[in-house]
Amino acid sequence: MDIDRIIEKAGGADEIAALAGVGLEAVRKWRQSRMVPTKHWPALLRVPGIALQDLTADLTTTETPQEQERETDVSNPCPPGANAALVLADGTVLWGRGFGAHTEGAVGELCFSTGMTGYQETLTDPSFAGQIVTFTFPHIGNVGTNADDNEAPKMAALGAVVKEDITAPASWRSHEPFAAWLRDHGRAGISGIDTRAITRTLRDNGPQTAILAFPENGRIDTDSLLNRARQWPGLEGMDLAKEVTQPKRVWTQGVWETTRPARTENRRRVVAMDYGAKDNILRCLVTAGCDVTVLPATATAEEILELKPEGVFLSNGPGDPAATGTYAVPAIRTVLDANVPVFGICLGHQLLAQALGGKTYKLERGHRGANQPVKDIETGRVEITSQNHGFAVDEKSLPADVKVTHVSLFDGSNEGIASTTKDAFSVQYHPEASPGPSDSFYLFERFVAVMDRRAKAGA
Ligand SMILES: NC(=O)CC[C@H](N)C(=O)O
Repeated sequence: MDIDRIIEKAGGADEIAALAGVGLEAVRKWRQSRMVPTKHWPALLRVPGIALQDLTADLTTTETPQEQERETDVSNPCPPGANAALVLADGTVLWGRGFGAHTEGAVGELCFSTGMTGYQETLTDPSFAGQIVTFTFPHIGNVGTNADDNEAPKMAALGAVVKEDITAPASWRSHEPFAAWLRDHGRAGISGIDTRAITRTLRDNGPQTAILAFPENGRIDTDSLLNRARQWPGLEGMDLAKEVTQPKRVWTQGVWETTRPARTENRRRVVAMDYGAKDNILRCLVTAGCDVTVLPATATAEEILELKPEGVFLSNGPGDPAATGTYAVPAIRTVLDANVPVFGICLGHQLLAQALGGKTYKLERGHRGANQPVKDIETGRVEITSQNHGFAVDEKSLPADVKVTHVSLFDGSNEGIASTTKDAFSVQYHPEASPGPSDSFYLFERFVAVMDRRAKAGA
């Protein structure tokens, strides 16, 4: 919308300044330069009728001759100081500074994570395949990266959107600066972005496709980027577990914390289904007392049962659980019919819900961060959890023999289920943390306790 029209509609510049709580000067400047300093965006976005694109409108309207020259080059409207852009499918163009690997345009679902730490774990969590991550915490990259904090060998997330420019690593654990690490993983980041404004847009309007461009030649054609973003089909219906799953392997490493030694007695034989498993889940299973064989997402029930597991674990993973369910659910059903205990996390929770007869749906607002409160319905205890999901289990679809065990205190959506007839339970959140608190480690112990009980009964 034209800025003058917005101001007119709101009843004048004074009105907008008062509503937003910013100085009249800021609104006047906006009118003159057609560009609002990013620090005023959050306030102005609270004013009814003002959208993100209004604040970035006419960024190419410039005054210096050099800038006027740029203006005539329609294929490269990069404003001064910018060499990368994030283009949202709604037409918003956000200019910034690129870092990491060059990309002509990485396209995927734009999401935001509120975690204040753990950017390396977040970006290597395979569940972020198909997504560009905006970090709401402004200082990202400032403790560098190291060889231990990757959650998978490859980085699945498509890119990182951050507010402040990346500073030199300030941590004795750092092996490599964030930007170099990102480049090694073939991914780009963009800084100088008002991540709070993006967060508001995603919060208010739901998930959105975006494209992150940091081209080597510095030329950015926003129209063609917008076209590409608009053509991307979205995560719904997309099976991405197959893309990130790893071949069969035996996992033996436990958690880092020396305060939590691994159980050495009566270890339990567990098959972990890898739909995009985070390494720290496997570590938690080992520490809790499991000998873990990891099988790829497409493993059949026969391949699983051949290993004579005392329990089967269903991992987290990217994409639409309904799409992955087409091949994963039949295998899980056979495992359940064979009376083997099952424990699932995140995508694993969504797949277990389907195998037990339930359905999943896409959330209006995904949950991503390390401080999400969840209530255990039986005990009334509240856990602060780590989360990363954009789909959820539809509680109304659950059959009578499946009970709801956990609920989100943010939006009331489902966070956990258990079968009342089988030893099968799962949670939507991430008890392995990484990043996040470890309030929910007890779930790994609960899984082992089920197998202990079975072993005792059978002995
Ligand atoms: N972390 C996960 O396992 C995510 C599950 C699923 N891809 C979702 O977005 O809901």
